[in-house]
Amino acid sequence: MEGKGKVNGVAAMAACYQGFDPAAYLQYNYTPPRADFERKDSIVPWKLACLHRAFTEGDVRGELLVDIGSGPTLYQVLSGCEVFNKVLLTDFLEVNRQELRGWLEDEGGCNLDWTPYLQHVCKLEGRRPSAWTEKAAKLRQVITDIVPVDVHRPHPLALDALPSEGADCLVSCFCLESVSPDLAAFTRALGHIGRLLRTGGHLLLIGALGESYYFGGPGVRIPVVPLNEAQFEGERLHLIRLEVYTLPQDMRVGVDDVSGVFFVKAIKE
Ligand SMILES: C[S@@+](CC[C@H](N)C(=O)[O-])C[C@H]1O[C@@H](n2cnc3c(N)ncnc32)[C@H](O)[C@@H]1O
Ligand SMILES: O=[N+]([O-])c1ccc2c(c1)CN[C@@H](CO)C2
Repeated sequence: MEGKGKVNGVAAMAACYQGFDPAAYLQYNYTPPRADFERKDSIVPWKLACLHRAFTEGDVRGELLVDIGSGPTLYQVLSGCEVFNKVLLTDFLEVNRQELRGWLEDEGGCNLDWTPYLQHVCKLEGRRPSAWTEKAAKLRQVITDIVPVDVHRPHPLALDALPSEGADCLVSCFCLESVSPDLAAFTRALGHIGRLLRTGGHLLLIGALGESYYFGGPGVRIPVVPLNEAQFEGERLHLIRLEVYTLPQDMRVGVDDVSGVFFVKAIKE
């Protein structure tokens, strides 16, 4: 039986997200200075480098990559789309699934130009930046669907969303700690998504360290579970690598109180 506090906590988080504004969120976090491809110490290039290394160092392989809590962003699968021939994007909110569909259908109308991201990842791959159009086509080709997800459910996805053995790789960025009312719910949610992964599959997590809130839109203040680097033991999840980025002062732009970003690569034993 769910404790009363837990049910209210999860319901309260869902209520917070009703005001989430994809355009504002993209503006806050995915434009300079946090996404400045000319700056070595900008956050987004650091995240893209972590993901590029993780997907290309030879141990990550298979058919299906699932991104948990995609939001309105695509950066998290720009390297993975070259390794997997099926990519499933997921989010809790229809407004975010709609934002992603807007890009997928390539009819304009999405709130961020992903070209600099595509060009940057091509550069990481040793390709000419003009190959970004090929990468965009590749990504549009491998995205199989954009579906609802709720990490607080024991089965976060629809039962027919995955093959019976589970996904070969999961990526999830700034989701679990940003949607959970407390650390216990965070740990439960980590267990729920871990069960979506096949044995021997890899989990790539990016998230906020020391963050207690962020703005998901003008006046939309969303509480966050403040994490430190030691909180990633998940059932049957074996940590391969943890990397930490500490925000320089000018990356603190008033949209949250995040102090660091973690990257975790783990394997499900
Ligand atoms: C901080 S955003 C992260 C978006 C994106 N992954 C990124 O890296 O910027 C958190 C996302 O979690 C989604 N979300 C909210 N409640 C959720 C839940 N219960 N289960 C899964 N995702 C949820 C929100 O809709 C939002 O897109
Ligand atoms: O700097 N960034 O690239 C970046 C991207 C997304 C997010 C943050 C920072 C910090 N807040 C989280 C929500 O908890 C969302």
